Amino acid sequence: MDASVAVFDGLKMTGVDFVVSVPCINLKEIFPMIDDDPTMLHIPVTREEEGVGICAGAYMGGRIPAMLMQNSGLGNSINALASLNNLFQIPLLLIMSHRGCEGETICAQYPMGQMTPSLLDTLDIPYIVPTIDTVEDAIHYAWRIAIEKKRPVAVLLEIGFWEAE
Ligand SMILES: O=C(O)C(=O)CS(=O)(=O)O
Repeated sequence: MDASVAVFDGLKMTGVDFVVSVPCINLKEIFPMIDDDPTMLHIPVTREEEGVGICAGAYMGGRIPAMLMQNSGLGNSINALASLNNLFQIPLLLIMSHRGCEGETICAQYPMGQMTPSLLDTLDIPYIVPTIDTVEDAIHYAWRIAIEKKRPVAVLLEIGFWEAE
């Protein structure tokens, strides 16, 4: 199974019909799949906090939103996640490419990569680290938890996730 297809299948299985994205090299093959799917509206954005706001509005409008992003953008979106989603109890599915973890070759990715799990803990955002075999169920489960807890939940796709295919 191709890792990008597995992530896309997880979004489909979950009923995601609204995707906001900020590019990451590891997510790049998923974007055309979303663009080609008539049931999904894809809105590329330039900053993650912008995506957080757009997804919140989409959720309130009855959509099932996901934001595809790199973990470096978690830093950009902390205020929006805390002051919008956490404060007003708005669920959000974060599909997060985790750079700067084991296998990283770009040194600029290390600082955010190392602190990503603790930043998510500080934000009280639960996260799941799936393998290619578990990612479809993980995405589905993450959205269920997001709805139950009324908050963002992240699916962290580590570098090894993409190398396993
Ligand atoms: O291409 C990406 O997803 C980047 O973040 C740039 S680099 O860190 O991979 O050079």
